[in-house]
Amino acid sequence: MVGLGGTIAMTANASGAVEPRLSAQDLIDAVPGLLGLDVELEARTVRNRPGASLTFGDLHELAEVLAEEFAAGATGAVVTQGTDTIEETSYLLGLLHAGEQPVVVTGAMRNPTLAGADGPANLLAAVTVAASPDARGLGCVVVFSDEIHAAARVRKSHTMSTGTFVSPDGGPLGYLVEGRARIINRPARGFTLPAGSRTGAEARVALYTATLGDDGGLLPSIIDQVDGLVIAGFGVGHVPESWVGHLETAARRIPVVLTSRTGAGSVATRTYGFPGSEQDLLSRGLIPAGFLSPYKARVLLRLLLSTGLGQDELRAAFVTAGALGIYPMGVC
Ligand SMILES: NC(=O)C[C@H](N)C(=O)O
Repeated sequence: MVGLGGTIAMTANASGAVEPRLSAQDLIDAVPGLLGLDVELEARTVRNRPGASLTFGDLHELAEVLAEEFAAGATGAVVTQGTDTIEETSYLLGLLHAGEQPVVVTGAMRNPTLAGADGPANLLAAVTVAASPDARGLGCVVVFSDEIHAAARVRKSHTMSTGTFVSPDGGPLGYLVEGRARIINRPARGFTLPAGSRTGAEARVALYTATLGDDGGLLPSIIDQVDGLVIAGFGVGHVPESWVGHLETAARRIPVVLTSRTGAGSVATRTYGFPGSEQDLLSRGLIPAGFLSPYKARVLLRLLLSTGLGQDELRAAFVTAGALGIYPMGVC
């Protein structure tokens, strides 16, 4: 069980400011129910930060820690962290872990000093799932409010609700029922980084969202500074007509990935043909992200660029990843 910080580990300091202060062992000690599980738990505090301040470097280091633990015989892992970035970090951890052992990410919306703090129940549920034989082969999952979500689908949907994590495309994989993990939906394993891939190079990837009346004037300066670009378009992947030339020019030099800002559904339908429509943009070289959210598409693009993959491999990776493991490849 690895702690990275977040609200689940936050208490007030001497001046009253709430910040991450508890170690991974403190979190375990606060859940007597863990003693009742037939699980040998080892605690490691790798970072103690708010979710917003985690970096790709932190997550790559964590992935190495997990790989070492799995090589040493761990049968599952739990990561506790800030909920703000769980939809991105869990996805990255899943892309980096092709093994059978479940990696379970959890956190809390109410810190341990508040009435009805949800951290202890989430931690107990996360350990239960990580130790469950039924969770083997699921890759990385997010366990929150007794729901089990695939990292590729899960989104943070509410600023405060303890039920903030949802899977709008495909629903949860399962639930905690009377202390046991019940998997009701077992998708095909999504994209994972091929074994032996090197992820050394730094890549800068921007995410730019379409908004009403934006003439695209900022795009050229952004495009100049990045190795890859993710566009969160309107609806099924539309942008204003004035953006089309900028995006076409960009797609000749760098990968430009098309996603939707709506929060659910796929971009790669072939319904519309007007300038700036999804069909128009794809014909000009943009790469469809299928059902991947803009945030997850950015994580994937950054990772693929850091491995030095070519355009064709990169497109193929988005086809597999964008299907979320549940839709036949090529449909989305
Ligand atoms: N609920 C949370 O964990 C939010 C928190 N501020 C974070 O570290 O992301």
